[in-house]
Amino acid sequence: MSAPILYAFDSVPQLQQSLADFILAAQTAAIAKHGQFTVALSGGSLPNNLVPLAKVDGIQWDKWAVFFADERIVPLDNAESNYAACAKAFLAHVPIKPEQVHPLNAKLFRSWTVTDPLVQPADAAGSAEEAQEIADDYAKQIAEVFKTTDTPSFDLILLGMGPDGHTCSLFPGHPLLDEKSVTVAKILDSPKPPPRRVTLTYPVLDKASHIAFVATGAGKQEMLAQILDQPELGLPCSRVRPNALDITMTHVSPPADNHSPGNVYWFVDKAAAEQTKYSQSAFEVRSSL
Ligand SMILES: O=C(O)[C@H](O)[C@@H](O)[C@H](O)[C@H](O)COP(=O)(O)O
Repeated sequence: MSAPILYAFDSVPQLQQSLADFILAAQTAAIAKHGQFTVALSGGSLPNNLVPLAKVDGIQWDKWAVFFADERIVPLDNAESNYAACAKAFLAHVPIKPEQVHPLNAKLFRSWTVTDPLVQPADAAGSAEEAQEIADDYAKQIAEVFKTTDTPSFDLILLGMGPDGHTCSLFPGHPLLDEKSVTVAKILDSPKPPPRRVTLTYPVLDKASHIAFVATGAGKQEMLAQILDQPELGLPCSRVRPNALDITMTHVSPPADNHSPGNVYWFVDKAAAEQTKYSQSAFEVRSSL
């Protein structure tokens, strides 16, 4: 198990460009290894940080299989949908076929008439069953692409960090932090609205080849410091610790001894990095290994 690598950028555009380079490198390594690039995307501010991806040379869009690290149970064209946000940010602007992108199965939604997810009660009749069905179906979609019902090993999972230290829809103190038996879980009481969601679980996060967190802005300072400097607090972001030893990103400037290279990466801007004492690494990736 390796310690996270922290990259802090002077500006958000610089972060976005480097993130795009990192994704390209992860893609190239994955395709060289197994002919495909499996990636899971988050919501929140992450999709906007992926806008430059659409213009990166060398991306083999036909080899991508795109999933969502967590998703809100709302119609796919709803403003709250992570799928919709990612489509708007880049998926709709690149040559990727609809069958390569895996949203929640819209056919399983029975609440299409509810237009505002924020007014939908978490315990609405049938909602737990519906959410379970959607989560199970999502696990099935993942299993079909990975050709196994075992825990899938994504090439890259892109995550955000909430103000309470949550990531995916894994919230502090929530029983889902201990979920080990399923790859995709439902959550009906997300403290961040909307309440009904599905999320990848820790076994999946911990089996990914690479995890990249993205966090920007002064509002993230305190929480980033807690997560990186005090992992013993056990906040959800700190608990993401993949065991894979397959390091495909090479660091030109190695981090301090106690922060050996690993496969959890943090892409943050200066403002977010203001309070953490964690040592920063110089960003550079090589696409061939
Ligand atoms: O759909 C979601 O709500 C997310 O996937 C969630 O885990 C998000 O990544 C964090 O809440 C950070 O969100 P921000 O980047 O907007 O702060």
